[in-house]
Amino acid sequence: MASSASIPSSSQPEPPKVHASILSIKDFAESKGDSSPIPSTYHSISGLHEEDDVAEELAASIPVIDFSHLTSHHPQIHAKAVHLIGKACAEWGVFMLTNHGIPENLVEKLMKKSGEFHDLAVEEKKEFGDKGPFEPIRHGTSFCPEVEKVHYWRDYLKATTFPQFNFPHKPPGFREVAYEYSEKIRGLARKLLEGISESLGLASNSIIESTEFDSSHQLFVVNLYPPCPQPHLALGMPSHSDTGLLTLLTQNGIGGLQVKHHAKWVNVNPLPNCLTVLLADHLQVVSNGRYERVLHRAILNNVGTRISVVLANGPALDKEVGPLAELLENEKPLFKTIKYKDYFQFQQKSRLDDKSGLDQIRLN
Ligand SMILES: O=C(O)CCC(=O)C(=O)O
Ligand SMILES: [Fe+2]
Repeated sequence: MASSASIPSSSQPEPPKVHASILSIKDFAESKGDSSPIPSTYHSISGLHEEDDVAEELAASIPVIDFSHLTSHHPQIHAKAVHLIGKACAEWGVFMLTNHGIPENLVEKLMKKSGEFHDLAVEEKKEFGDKGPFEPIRHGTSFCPEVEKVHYWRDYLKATTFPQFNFPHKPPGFREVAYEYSEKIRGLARKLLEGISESLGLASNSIIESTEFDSSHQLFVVNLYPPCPQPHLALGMPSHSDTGLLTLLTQNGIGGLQVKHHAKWVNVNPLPNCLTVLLADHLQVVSNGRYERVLHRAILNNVGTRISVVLANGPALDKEVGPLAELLENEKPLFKTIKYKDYFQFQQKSRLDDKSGLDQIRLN
């Protein structure tokens, strides 16, 4: 059994250069117009420079998993899907999910309502102003402006949608659509975790039980990235990984997500009506490093508003999570065990970068 850990409170000393007046980058961008230079506080430290090689040729190699094969009662079809999901997790940490059963018109409604939410006047969203990681509904801009050295060109809505469903009551109809979508995504995530457990040679319920997935934490994030007059100077979100187990993402047809693969950035160009699945930190933890979280970021454009709806499915907040006991019968733990709540809080209050909480719980 791995030892239990706590994450020391973050010590990130440099004073942030907060552009305090910006409560919504969407409103700011609209007020300034298409051609005015962006504030220097949005100039990304890493920028999009030479180390940020984009491997165009790899975009078409991102694995595709047919969900209907994973749920097939035909043993050979199921076994092949399990093999492919294991390969996708081991080689990429990201895959596109087709035939997932979420109706196209539900996703269309979700995108429409997501846009309407961000279109509400700042005054109308004030009640949701981000007051910390455990507030059930949070609206804000950038990632965590209080601790950042640079800010990010995005506005967000974050809501905890499981085990309790929390969501804004405006615009009308958004909450209902979000409820239906979040339930469906949880069902998909559960099935995917079963397949992933099997791909590790374990019982299908192994990850679900060890993370108490049936009372797990689900974070529903609606990102909006307005067109940016200088898209190469800023980022929508910098390189990071997500805290949970599996993140399922959909977008409004405008690209911007990139994943890091063998030190190169690869554009994610989703197939029609597919979901993008990203492996998050806790999948690396439970699999004891067999499957690694994927670093990803959101880049910007100067043409159209991008919306992404991102559902991060984690373990239960109160669950102490470490490498799966079955795996430790034959190998040493690579990570300490930590309560998911502590890990989540650490990430949400930190600067977003490649290091993440994993480095805090890694065992040598
Ligand atoms: O907008 C995207 O494509 C990425 C968003 C993301 O990584 C996140 O919300 O954690
Ligand atoms: Fe992310």
